[in-house]
Amino acid sequence: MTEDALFPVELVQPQGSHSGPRLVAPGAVHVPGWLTDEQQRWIVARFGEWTQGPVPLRAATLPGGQQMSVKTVCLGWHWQPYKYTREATDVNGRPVLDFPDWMVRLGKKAVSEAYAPELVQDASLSGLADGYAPDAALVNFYGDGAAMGMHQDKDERSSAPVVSISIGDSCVFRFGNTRTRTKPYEDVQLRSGDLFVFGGPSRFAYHGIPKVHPGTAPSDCGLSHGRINITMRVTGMS
Ligand SMILES: O=C(O)CCC(=O)C(=O)O
Ligand SMILES: [Fe+2]
Repeated sequence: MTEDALFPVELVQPQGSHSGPRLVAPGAVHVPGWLTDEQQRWIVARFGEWTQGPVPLRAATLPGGQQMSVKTVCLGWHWQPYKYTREATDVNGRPVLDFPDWMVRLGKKAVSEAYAPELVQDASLSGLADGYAPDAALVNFYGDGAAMGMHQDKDERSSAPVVSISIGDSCVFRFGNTRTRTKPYEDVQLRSGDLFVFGGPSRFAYHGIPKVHPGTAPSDCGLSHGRINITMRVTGMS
């Protein structure tokens, strides 16, 4: 038996531990381990600044009076159920922080890499990165027991892709279809550092977070407990 047969190349590379980008549905791409540990720690430090105000991290109140379990702070535009405003009129009336330039660059890089031609094989998607300029971010914090029900991101007046990055505890991201909040859907594990982009035919797909796994945040991500998720969007407003 030769050495090559004993130690085949496939076994040298860790199987599954660092899988590459995956097309979950047309226009929906999961890129595991997209952010470096250093980038994650840096973003967590920015999160600490954003929550200092002018608008605090808060759980939005839904029209029925129910409070969300996820807490949110926004950049660029303030999201409240179900609209975008420049001032946080449902919190303290203060203007939200500007959308940072580095996040515009990160969003563009995300779309360009998630929609690489060899992966999506759809020229209309691969072309979306050039002009991509997100102007709003919902920065969500999931503490113990927090979850998010199935919903569509449809308060934007643009069908540009949504870019989602995750830091801290891993979770189940339920990614469904554009017609109903029920099946068919796929449960995807989102871990610290992962990127998920949904646009094109998946832009208005229902999605949600049925479960966060407490205590699963890697020690070097900068967040000791809980989960941060940032979704960048193009509001189409001015
Ligand atoms: O936490 C996530 O990964 C998803 C968040 C989300 O869907 C939203 O903010 O609209
Ligand atoms: Fe969403």
